[in-house]
Amino acid sequence: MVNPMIFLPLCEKIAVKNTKQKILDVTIYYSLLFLFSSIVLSLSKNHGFARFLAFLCESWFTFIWLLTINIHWTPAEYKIFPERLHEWVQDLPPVDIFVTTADSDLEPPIITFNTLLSLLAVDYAAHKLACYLSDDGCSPLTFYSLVEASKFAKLWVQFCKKYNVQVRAPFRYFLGEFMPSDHANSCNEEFQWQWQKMKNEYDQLSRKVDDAAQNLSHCDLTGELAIFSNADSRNHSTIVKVIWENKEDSSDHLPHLVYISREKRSQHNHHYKAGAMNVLTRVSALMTNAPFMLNVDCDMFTNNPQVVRETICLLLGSKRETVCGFVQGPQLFYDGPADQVVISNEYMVKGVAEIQGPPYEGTGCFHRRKVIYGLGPDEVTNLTSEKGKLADEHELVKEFGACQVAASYYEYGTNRGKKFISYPYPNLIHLFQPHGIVDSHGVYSEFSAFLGCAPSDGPAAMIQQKRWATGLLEILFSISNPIFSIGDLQSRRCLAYIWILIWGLRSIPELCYAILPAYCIIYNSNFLPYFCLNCVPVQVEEPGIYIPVALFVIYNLYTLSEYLRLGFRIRSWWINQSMERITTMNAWLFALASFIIKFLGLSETVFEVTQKDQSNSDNNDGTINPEEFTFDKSPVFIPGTTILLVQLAALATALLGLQPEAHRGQGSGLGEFMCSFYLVACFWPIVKGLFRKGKYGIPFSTMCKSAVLAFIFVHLGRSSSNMG
Ligand SMILES: O=c1ccn([C@@H]2O[C@H](COP(=O)(O)OP(=O)(O)O[C@H]3O[C@H](CO)[C@@H](O)[C@H](O)[C@H]3O)[C@@H](O)[C@H]2O)c(=O)[nH]1
Ligand SMILES: [Mn+2]
Repeated sequence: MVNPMIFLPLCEKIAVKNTKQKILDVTIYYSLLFLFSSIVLSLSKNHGFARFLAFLCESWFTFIWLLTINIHWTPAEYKIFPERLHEWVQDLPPVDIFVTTADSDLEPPIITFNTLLSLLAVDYAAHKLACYLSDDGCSPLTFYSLVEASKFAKLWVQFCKKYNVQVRAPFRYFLGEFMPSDHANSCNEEFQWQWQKMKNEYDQLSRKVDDAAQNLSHCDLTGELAIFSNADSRNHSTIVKVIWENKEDSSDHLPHLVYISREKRSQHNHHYKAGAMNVLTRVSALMTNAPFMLNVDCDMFTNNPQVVRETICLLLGSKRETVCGFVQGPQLFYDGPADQVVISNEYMVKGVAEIQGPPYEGTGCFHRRKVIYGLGPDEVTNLTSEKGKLADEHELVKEFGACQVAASYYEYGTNRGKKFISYPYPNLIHLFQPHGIVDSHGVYSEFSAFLGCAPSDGPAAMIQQKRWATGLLEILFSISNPIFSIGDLQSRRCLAYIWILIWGLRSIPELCYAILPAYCIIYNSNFLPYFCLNCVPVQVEEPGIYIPVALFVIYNLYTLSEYLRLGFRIRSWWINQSMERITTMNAWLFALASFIIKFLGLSETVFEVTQKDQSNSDNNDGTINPEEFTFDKSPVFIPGTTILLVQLAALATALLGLQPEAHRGQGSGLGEFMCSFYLVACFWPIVKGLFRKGKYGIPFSTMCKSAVLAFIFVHLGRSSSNMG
């Protein structure tokens, strides 16, 4: 590499101005402080339990808001200059690409090979790339599909490069939106002919794979597939097959393509995706050993053919080149709501740029290999001389064959995962900051675009959110908690991590706060500063009421105005508000429960793979639309349904005049009613679920369980009030 001083930089970080946002952030923060201090003052006036609980919750919300401000505070963005790349490096650096799949039923091979096709076709010297597919499902269908797809890939890659196709995952390219008539080359007759030819080839490939999916399970596995004949996906030896080797070392051919199904034995924990990533790291070290690695989930095709070139700019060309350990692309979803993309970009991506970058998110991430080996990005690459530090990692991989390094016993008796020389275990999610790379700062890249398949229904979305939040809690209560890295990590970055890690914990205060208005109405007490609703005010209004009202108004107007500023509609803002409440009180609560169960040693947490649907038509989009929110029998919907029933019971109690006599004349006021109404509005998808049938309706069993819980709650409230 050349001296960065001589050439113009490959990328630049530019601060983004955000004065207005800062003012609003601080206003909200002070309103929160006022709110809970006004409650502290009123505590002495004997408002009792409800106000005390409200005080605890509000302190927690203030803390969360502080963490949020920390992320918002100093946004920055990157500009890259890929056109300068040739000045920096004569030869582009090699990159090993890892794709993971785990189950050919939940993750149809069509999706997996589309991801691979999009990666094989990126605009980068093909002989510098190697694609590795890890198949934890040990599925002959996945293998067969990959072999077939590699034949198609030869035509596809040529076609994409020749006509500069933008979306290089064929299943997306051949959707209606990319008809040849829309294409820049549309007048070109040869292009039209080629387009039709490619489409026919692709249809044929899809048909072949569909047929195989029907037949493979019934027929004997012969030829290349024989190796799968007795393989049980949970108990089998390693399979490593080089599907295509770029022997000529030529940029015109396809990159290397390798299939790996690592050994699985029932007595050895395979550590899900983290385990797969470690095997991929070792096998690739033996075969191609590229200094950079990209990992992508099977459902995350790239929609940017320049992705590798552009990311290399970020890895090589920042002023802090020596400390950039990885570049994380934001996780986006095709057919997903566009607002989520822009909002995440606006806050998370820009927000963390000034505070040592993002955490590793488990997909769409480029790493320096040595960072995974536990070396700092600026440490010398002479790995073999790093004996003590590396537990001889590199020596070992050289000595063993690829099959040995993919064996299930390979890591036994080592510190891997504990010592962070690899992807750490136990790990349901992969957000991490290994001690080995403490000072390796990452860069969030808007340029690395990988689009995944969003969970297409309510239950799948809840399972995914639950897994994420459980995994985050596992990190929070483990030695990989970034708090232990304070000193190496900037304190602001640690705070940003904490904001993410405590997702699961947020369910409890939010749940309590949601119960409070209903409790107060049923019990005829109050948790907000008093505002009299009845015609006969027993007591003077407390001026304090204006604080929560102002807070509510400012917060909502602020978030809404951000949506409008970024070009979204009020509706999309409201959908997000509503989904946030539903996710926190349902999925995150279950995440907390499953973490506690694991913590007590009662059961292990498992990685529940998300079902991927191939959305092939425009109307079947993967978006979670709360209007059409779907449910299943899973207990994850019980908390939400219970809270809703409790609110409805509370409102009914008030409207029917069944509230008990208020304690010292201080009953529930307008504040409590508004809160209860607001919650019902947020839970509108569940309200609709109560009256609908089939997958759009809440199952009868869930309703019964929730009704029992709600009844117990209401009854307890009433009887305690009667006693009072
Ligand atoms: O035993 C396993 C289980 C899963 N996977 C792979 O892990 C990836 C992610 O699984 P998925 O079910 O798609 O989870 P998502 O919730 O969609 O994934 C998000 O959340 C995960 C953490 O929970 C991250 O690892 C992913 O990168 C991130 O996209 C997929 O490629 C799977 O094939 C394996 O390789 N082996
Ligand atoms: Mn996924």
